[in-house]
Amino acid sequence: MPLVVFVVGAPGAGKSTVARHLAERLGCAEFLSGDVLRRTAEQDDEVGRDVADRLSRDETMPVPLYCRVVRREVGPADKGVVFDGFPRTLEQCLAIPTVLDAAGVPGADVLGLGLLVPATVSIDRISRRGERAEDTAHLARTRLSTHVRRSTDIATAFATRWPYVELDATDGIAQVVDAALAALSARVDRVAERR
Ligand SMILES: Nc1ncnc2c1ncn2[C@@H]1O[C@H](COP(=O)(O)OP(=O)(O)O)[C@@H](O)[C@H]1O
Repeated sequence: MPLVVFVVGAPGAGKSTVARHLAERLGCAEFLSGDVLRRTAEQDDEVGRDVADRLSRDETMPVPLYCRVVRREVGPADKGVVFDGFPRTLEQCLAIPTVLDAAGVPGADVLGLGLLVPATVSIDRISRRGERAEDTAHLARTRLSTHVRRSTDIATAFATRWPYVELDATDGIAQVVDAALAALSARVDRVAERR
């Protein structure tokens, strides 16, 4: 059964960095929401224009649109997928089964990985990243407060449905990735035992 991991956390918590390393170590597909959506926004078709419009207004993607992008862009998912930056809202969390369908792995085992960092670390990493137009300190604070407002509800909704692990993500990348792999393998063993 493929394993689908959803990496969530504050902006700058290290979601895409960790997701990329995890996908490599697990030998599975990755779906880095921010990267894929920015790439999609450059395409001159209906989906691309809709995504571009919402990105320019810093809007969360509605589930049907996100699923259309997943259907188009996710790689072969038979060995699983690591998603980052999804779910961002309670509605998106409840729609995870629809996202699994769109990724072509309807019955996959699901695991959530929450990366925890203090607000100061989040703001600091985003300002350092600085390569994207949206990486201004003001926008970072706005996004961080949106994240803080929503994260408890999302974590609760996730954890009542699927295994969900939270990790301290203030350490270096290698340590966070190792801790994530250890947490995931403990959960995978337990999922396997239940079968
Ligand atoms: N554990 C870490 N320690 C130090 N810097 C990190 C760590 N994880 C990510 N970073 C750096 O912080 C910035 C934001 O990481 P990113 O993965 O883009 O975060 P997110 O996807 O959560 O917004 C990047 O410059 C990245 O290289």
